[in-house]
Amino acid sequence: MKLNDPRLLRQHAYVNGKWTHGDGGREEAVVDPATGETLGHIPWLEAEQIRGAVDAAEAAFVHWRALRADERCERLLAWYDLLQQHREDLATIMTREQGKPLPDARGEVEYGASFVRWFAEEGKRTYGETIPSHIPNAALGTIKEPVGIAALITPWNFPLAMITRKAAAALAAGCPVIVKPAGETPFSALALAELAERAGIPAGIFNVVLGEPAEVSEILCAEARVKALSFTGSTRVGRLLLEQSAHTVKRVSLELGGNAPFIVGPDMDPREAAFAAVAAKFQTAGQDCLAANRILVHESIHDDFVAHFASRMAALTLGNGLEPEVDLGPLIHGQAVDKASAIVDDALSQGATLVAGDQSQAPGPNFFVPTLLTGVTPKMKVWREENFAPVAGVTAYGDDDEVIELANDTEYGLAAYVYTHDIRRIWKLLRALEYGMVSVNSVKMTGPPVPFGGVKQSGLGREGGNTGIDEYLETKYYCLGALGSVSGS
Ligand SMILES: NC(=O)c1ccc[n+]([C@@H]2O[C@H](COP(=O)([O-])OP(=O)(O)OC[C@H]3O[C@@H](n4cnc5c(N)ncnc54)[C@H](O)[C@@H]3O)[C@@H](O)[C@H]2O)c1
Ligand SMILES: N[C@@H](CC=O)C(=O)O
Repeated sequence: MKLNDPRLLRQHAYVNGKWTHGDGGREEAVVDPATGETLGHIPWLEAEQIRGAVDAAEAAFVHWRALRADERCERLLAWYDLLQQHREDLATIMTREQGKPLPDARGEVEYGASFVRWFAEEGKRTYGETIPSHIPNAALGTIKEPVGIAALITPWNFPLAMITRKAAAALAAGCPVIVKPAGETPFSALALAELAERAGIPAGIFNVVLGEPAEVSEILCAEARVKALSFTGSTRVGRLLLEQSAHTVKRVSLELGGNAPFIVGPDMDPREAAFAAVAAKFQTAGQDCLAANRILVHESIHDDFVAHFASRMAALTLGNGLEPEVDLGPLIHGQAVDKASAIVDDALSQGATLVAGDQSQAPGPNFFVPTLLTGVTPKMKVWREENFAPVAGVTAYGDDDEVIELANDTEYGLAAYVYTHDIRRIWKLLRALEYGMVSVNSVKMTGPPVPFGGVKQSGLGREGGNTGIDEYLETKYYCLGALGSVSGS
């Protein structure tokens, strides 16, 4: 891989400030999903080495938590500057291992870096409280303390930002982190480690462990010294990790799957709404937890909407993300393509109509041609499952009550989109939708100031915003009694 700074491409784990081989000699190939080319290999660490990362984090915690908040802020800002400085290389690494188009990868580097800057500042505002005392001659209050070692387990679809949104919050709070990135996209995580080291983040504070996913997660969940687990990934694995963390009663944050409804009201311009829906569906080739999975269009504008959607979709270019003008890259691997095909076949077998999506036009084995289905019903997999592919399903509805029921008919509750200019309809939908995030007339909804997260089986807790750092802080209550001098109590 050609980089301006070749030292950003690391093929070792990073533990206690050292680049580390696997003691057992096991390794995994990292493959470019667009071409099938092997980009490099990463080692799988053995159980003792994972526990070694916990030892290192435990030792380093003592000094890191003792720093002043503004000292931690300085290191985080240095990390932020380095992310900006190396944006082009980080984007190249991401496009090669994940497949997303280079402009999107650059956007994710910006997005990921923005969390580092945000939490660098937030770390200086972890205020406690003074509590009016109900106990005679006592002063009551709270202070915030770092929870301890945080294990961060992350997915392949946003290989950099899903790490920084967690790690920057934890580091700013005074916690060391052990990151376990997805095996498909480890190089972005390792480049983050290289830059963290250059930014002066001490050994043992930012660790990246690599290995067999179930094995590594099991060790981290069973470790009593790991106090917090923050996971982003599928609901299936999230449930498993929640169960495994029960034994050590960890603080658990889960950012899981989504099955976003995209609701279009009868008052909308069908062209405007269709263009927005295409943008909300095809980012990262549909491999986005916020992807508009179920597009619910008022019956009065349904046909016009579908025509505009189809023509906008037809203008998207599918190809290798390194090439200019490409809008959609490949899916992450062959199983994702098989899953998408099965979802489309299931819909067609149950009466959906294929408006567009000729897979014989796919430019390679991991590519899936953008597909539009109409007549989608709640019985179909394309409705029930997060398809995580460029497959858009459209359903017509009759009135607001019906669309609310349809939109909430899922185990997921991450994000919902509403397109209408009718303020009464907006308010009704906003309140009735069982989602952690509702975006009205805007495809873009995320960013550092936002409390990102879902309800139902889309997760627990919120990342980002002014509460994101709380996932890594404990509240310690104090009662200072027998203070003869406290007046008024
Ligand atoms: N809510 C959010 O913020 C958010 C953001 C991005 C992705 N996601 C979700 O992530 C999913 C896609 O990512 P994915 O396919 O990498 O998810 P995944 O659950 O398969 O993997 C996520 C992480 O868990 C690890 N893992 C996989 N199997 C495991 C097991 N049996 N035990 C322990 N760890 C295991 C993986 O190696 C990876 O690091 C989608 O469902 C998407 O919606 C959610
Ligand atoms: N786009 C999401 C990631 C979901 O896959 C985000 O902004 O966090």
